[in-house]
Amino acid sequence: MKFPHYTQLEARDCGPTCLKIVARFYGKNYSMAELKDYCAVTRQGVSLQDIINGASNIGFDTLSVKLTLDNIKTIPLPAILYWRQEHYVVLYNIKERRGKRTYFISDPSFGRIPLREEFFDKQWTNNENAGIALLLEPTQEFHDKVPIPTEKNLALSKIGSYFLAIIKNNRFKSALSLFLILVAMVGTWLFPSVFRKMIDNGVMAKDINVVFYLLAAQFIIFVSQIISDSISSILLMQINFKVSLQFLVNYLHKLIRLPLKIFDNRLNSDLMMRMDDSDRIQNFLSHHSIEFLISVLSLGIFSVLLCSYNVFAFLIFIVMSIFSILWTLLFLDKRKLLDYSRFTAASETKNNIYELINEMPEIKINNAHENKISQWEGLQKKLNKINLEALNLNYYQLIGANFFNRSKDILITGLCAYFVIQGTMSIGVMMVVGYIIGQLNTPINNLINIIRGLQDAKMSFDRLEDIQRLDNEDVNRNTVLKFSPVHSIQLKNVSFKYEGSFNNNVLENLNLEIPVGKITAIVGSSGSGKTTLLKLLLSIYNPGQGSIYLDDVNLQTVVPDSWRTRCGVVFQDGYIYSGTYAENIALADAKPDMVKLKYACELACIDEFIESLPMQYNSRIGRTGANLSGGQKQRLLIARAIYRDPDFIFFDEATSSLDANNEKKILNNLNEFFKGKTVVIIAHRLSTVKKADQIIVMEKGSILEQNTHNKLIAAKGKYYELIKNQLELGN
Ligand SMILES: Nc1ncnc2c1ncn2[C@@H]1O[C@H](COP(=O)(O)OP(=O)(O)OP(=O)(O)O)[C@@H](O)[C@H]1O
Repeated sequence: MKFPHYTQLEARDCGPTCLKIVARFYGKNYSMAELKDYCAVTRQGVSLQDIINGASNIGFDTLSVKLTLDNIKTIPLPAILYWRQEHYVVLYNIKERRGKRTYFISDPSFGRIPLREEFFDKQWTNNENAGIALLLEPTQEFHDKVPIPTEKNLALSKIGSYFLAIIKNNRFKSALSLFLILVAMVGTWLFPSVFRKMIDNGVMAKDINVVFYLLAAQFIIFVSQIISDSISSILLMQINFKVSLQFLVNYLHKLIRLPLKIFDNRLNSDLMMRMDDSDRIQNFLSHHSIEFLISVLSLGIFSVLLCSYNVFAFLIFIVMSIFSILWTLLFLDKRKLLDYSRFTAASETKNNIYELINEMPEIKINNAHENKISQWEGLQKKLNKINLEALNLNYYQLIGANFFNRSKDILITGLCAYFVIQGTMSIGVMMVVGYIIGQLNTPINNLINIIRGLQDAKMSFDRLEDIQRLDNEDVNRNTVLKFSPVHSIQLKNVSFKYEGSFNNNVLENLNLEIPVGKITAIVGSSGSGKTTLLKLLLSIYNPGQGSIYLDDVNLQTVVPDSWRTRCGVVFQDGYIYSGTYAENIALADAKPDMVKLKYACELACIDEFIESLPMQYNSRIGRTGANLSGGQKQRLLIARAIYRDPDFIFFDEATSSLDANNEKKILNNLNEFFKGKTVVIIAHRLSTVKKADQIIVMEKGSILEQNTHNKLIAAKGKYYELIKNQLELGN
């Protein structure tokens, strides 16, 4: 049995893919989604500990060891190796011949490869004298555990059902295009017999009238073909655009419904590249599906015609075409690997260039341009190398297919010439056979392209399925909160850690009541978990242990949108879009309510600035707010939160960039606005927190103190320490 191999879908998937390979070797077919879940893949990829956790979850006993090259032959295989200190591969065999060892590895980013000892040593030990290996032994639990079923060929069957759905939703246009295509095809099919008659009954019989009538018939066929072809192309293009849009809209809807932790753990470019995948699938469906139909029909009809003119010519045609198709199939595995590598490399390159352009000021002030450009150059070279390999592969594929095609043409022409010389075939038939062979080349080439297109579409579909399979953030959440009043917010034994085995708990066993209708301030040193706590309160993350309750409803059961719609939030790194001021403040409204908008801007003290602009609220903000000062951005974000008029307000360092005057003015305005609302404010500045009804002091994820400003000052604890140097203490 060939050792199993799977290719990683994304740059950071090598660890779970190795696990998939080893599990498959022992007879279990786990989906990547399930394994990625078990390994908790993050943006940084997976650590060895994550793979160990994933392996234990599916029932392997594991042992990670540091070995010299001499010792590696003694370990049980397959084992996972830490490769070049940045990647994971599976070692599945070692063979020794004439004193030389060959190591067989299955590399998720490359395929199965045999490696000579020197090369293996360099890659594995990275020029040290030992490398790291993870040994895996299946336990009874592994044999008993049933993977979440992955349907075989799910992608293909789904591509098929998508195709049927497209036809169903565009019944009239599809039927009309099909009819017109058939009309054009009938013309092509009639052509050989008209042509033969013209040669044999017209030219050979020296009857110009017959030639004239048959030429006129050919002209009519030709014109009707052009008309049908053009109309069907326009119709198909219309269907194509519609489907393309639908595909992308569906994908964006899915992305928006995913939990935010998915975005923490994936490169943005990985997610954006999947839009190209979407394009590839719909292109395949709308172009190749019709092409397939036409090709099969043409192949069938021209084959019958060819057979009726000459069986030998038909046999040569069939044999050579089979060779040509087999030749194409030979390259499919390599194509697949190249496509995956291209996706990964292109995603990294895109991400790099996006950061380069987006973070230009940072690069300039740090004089980092040489380094950043050479980083990009390295990635682009890697991508070019893959693209070149793909081009070469296509070239070899094409040369082979052309070789069989041309040989077929020569053989059949020779055969026909022989029959004509023998007097068993007329010149007319010989020319018609030549014409039919020419016509048959097109469907054969089309079928070869379709095989390749199908492979591309399937790979793209797998990548999209990788996203579609993820649970939405509202899965298993049924409580809709929209209008029911909330009387208390309580945290009970809440602990939380970010995904990845190298991360420790950021929040540790928090017990806290956030009084409704009052102001709670959270202070604490940097990194103590304040923002994380806010994100848990907003249901952006779920507690790892313990729960947050809105009255007696567990927040984890609440449909997130129904909770967030009642919350106004200003984050430290709130985002300004490049639209107008009005669009930025009334983010969720297609038509902003100008009265509410002006009121929000007044409270946030940004009204004067906006009204001084030539287009006032309809003035455009430059790229992501780059032309605004830090304080203006914050005031805009505050206005956005006020515009929503929420019951619950969460501010994370929302006024940290404002000057003392502006801050005082805004805080006064906000005090009015806050009345009756539940407010949670994270701030370092005393001026922002001292009027709060309760102040929570956090340190290393725990609550150290909790009381009012005066009582905390009197207690002379951590709060006192934190603010002791602030000028206001004297006030
Ligand atoms: N997405 C993430 N993945 C992993 N770790 C994270 C993530 N976000 C934050 N952390 C870590 O969690 C810890 C708490 O971060 P948090 O932003 O909650 O602190 P904070 O108290 O708000 O700090 P500051 O006052 O500096 O804003 C930090 O050690 C940080 O490195």
